[in-house]
Amino acid sequence: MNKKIEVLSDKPALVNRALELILSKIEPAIQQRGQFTIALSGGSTPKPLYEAIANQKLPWDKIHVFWGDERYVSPEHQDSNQLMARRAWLDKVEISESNIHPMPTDAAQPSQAAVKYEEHLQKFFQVSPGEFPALDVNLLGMGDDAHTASLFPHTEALAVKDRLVTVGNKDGNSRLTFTYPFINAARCVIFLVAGENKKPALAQVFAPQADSSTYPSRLIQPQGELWWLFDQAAGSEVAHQK
Ligand SMILES: O=C(O)[C@H](O)[C@@H](O)[C@H](O)[C@H](O)COP(=O)(O)O
Repeated sequence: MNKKIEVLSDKPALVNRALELILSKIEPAIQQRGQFTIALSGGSTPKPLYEAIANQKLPWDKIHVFWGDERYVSPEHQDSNQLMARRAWLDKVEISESNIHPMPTDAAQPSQAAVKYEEHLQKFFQVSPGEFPALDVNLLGMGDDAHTASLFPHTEALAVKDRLVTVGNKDGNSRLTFTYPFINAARCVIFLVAGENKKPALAQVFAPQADSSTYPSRLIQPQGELWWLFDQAAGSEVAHQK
């Protein structure tokens, strides 16, 4: 694992650095594999990043967008990660619907939707069950409880290691989420973390010893690149804990 930590002065600088990093991955991916694949995170931090990506002139026909987690609500619901990304980015660019791969939230049971998305991923990446395809970029945020994607502390999702997608749970509300082994298969994982309120969780995530079930972001140890991008408010102390 190649871990890099950068503390940017403020949130706009954090967004610009994340944009720069993502853009740097697009052309090489297309040259080597004919496409660029990215999984998005939800929450509030990445919204300005998605708005910035929408302003870029990119080969949209070669770019495929997935989600690393989703609230189990309709795509029109205000909490939908898909809705946020469409409004901030995807509705503003000439990208085909066939390049947009939202997590389905229309099955009677979230577990059925998890299987459906996993099968979609397996077909897209042409892998068999048990294989973990590599996304070019997996974007992640981190909650102030050290969750990432929808891998929340002390939940069953943390124990799922043989699937690509599983059911997360936040305060009794179902979510769909990539499993941590699938996230770790990515060529490049980028955490975007901003705000003073994330400091206590970050201290535990970067501590030499701490419980991963309590601080799930500790589980993210990809074979490829791991980037932690912070604003000053979140990351001022972490930089010394490398
Ligand atoms: O669906 C979600 O909410 C996200 O995927 C979640 O994991 C998010 O990244 C963190 O909760 C951080 O959220 P903020 O960026 O809003 O702090």
